[in-house]
Amino acid sequence: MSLSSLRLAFLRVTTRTFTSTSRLAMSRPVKLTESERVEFLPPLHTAKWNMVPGRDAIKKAFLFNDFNEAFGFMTRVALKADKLDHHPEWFNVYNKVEITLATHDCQGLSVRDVELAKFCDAAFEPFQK
Ligand SMILES: C[C@H](O)[C@H](O)[C@H]1CNC2=NC(N)=NC(=O)C2=N1
Repeated sequence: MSLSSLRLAFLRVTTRTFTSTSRLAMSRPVKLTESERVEFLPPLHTAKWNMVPGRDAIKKAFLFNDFNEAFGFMTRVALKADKLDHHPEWFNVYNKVEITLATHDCQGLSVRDVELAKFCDAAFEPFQK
């Protein structure tokens, strides 16, 4: 298991264990290392998460049948974001949701963005025909 996968696994355990009890237990996020970028970003790019020009951030557009579906998806992502204490920048018009992910605490991409991006894709799965 690589160091970066370990960090991602550690993040999962710490968020699950401590989110509801103590924010102090959450380590301060750091920017992805070069090797983590090589490991984590290509699969996200394949899944249509693109780099935001001029920013260390990723962005993806999600399209739904109607507002009800879009808001259902947003609700799931919002609850996850609250648990992770990691929040998306997003924009919704009717059936379209645009999500930008970056970590403000380190002004760039961290493992939390990778985690939330994967969650968004999993939450979107049931809406895909
Ligand atoms: C105080 C609070 O834990 C921080 O401000 C959290 C909240 N949500 C966040 N969300 C994102 N996207 N980046 C952060 O750095 C961040 N920090």
